[in-house]
Amino acid sequence: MCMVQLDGVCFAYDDYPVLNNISLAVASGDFLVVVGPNGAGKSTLLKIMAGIAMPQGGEVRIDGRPVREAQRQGLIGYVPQTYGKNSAGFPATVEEVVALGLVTGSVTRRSKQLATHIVEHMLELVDMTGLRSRRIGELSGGQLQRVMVARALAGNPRLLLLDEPTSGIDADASAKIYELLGTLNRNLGITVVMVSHDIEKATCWASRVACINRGLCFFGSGREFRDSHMTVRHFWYETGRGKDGISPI
Ligand SMILES: Nc1ncnc2c1ncn2[C@@H]1O[C@H](COP(=O)(O)OP(=O)(O)OP(=O)(O)O)[C@@H](O)[C@H]1O
Repeated sequence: MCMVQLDGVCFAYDDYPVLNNISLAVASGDFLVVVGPNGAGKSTLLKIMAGIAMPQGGEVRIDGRPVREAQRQGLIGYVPQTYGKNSAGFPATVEEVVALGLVTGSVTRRSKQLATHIVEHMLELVDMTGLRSRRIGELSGGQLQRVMVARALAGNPRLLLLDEPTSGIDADASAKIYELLGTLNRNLGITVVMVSHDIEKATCWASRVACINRGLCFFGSGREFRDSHMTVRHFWYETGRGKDGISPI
């Protein structure tokens, strides 16, 4: 079963082309890591999968449906790159922020008691129960990321999209995020798509890896990526040809 299907996706900000003819399929239960140089279009690709940015060309289907329909049905959980930074001064507690995830998810009309139960469960899942009453501006980067994952999960999504969830946090906190995502993927069957610059660590958790540089440069298993890693890195960073969006394969 295909969870994410992109066919010939093209995207431009006004007249500035960013993504060119991207086609890929992510199976249900996959853990896809999206890597690529700065400005390659990774965040834009994630926004397209989330239904936040609409491509000018091509088609996006999530679990067999048009992306906007999947979004309305609460199938997609999205943790944006800048959310943590923007919310640093936000006067809300951990549990209030997690509960926000219920509004956009599929549990909107259920009882308050059930909502409380779901928030409890999400806090347990991300190991944040002890900090439930703390204001989110007073959390560490790693704790905040776990709260954002819990918020995205509160709507019971089948697809979890994360934009650099380990960016700016230390190695121990990053390891906790990876373990959490691994558990969600393996034990709960949630399909994970994660943008990351942490190529070495992130691709160890990946069942699939996509390299984006305006076009799709590589798509394969984590093992295939690690085997070809030096080739891809050479292409991007040593020849600089990747900047032009020319595919190495
Ligand atoms: N809202 C926007 N309006 C105009 N251009 C944008 C906008 N957002 C991104 N861009 C441009 O589109 C290109 C791709 O940006 P995007 O954020 O998708 O890349 P990225 O691979 O995620 O980069 P990074 O790894 O640095 O986060 C960049 O050149 C960026 O400057």
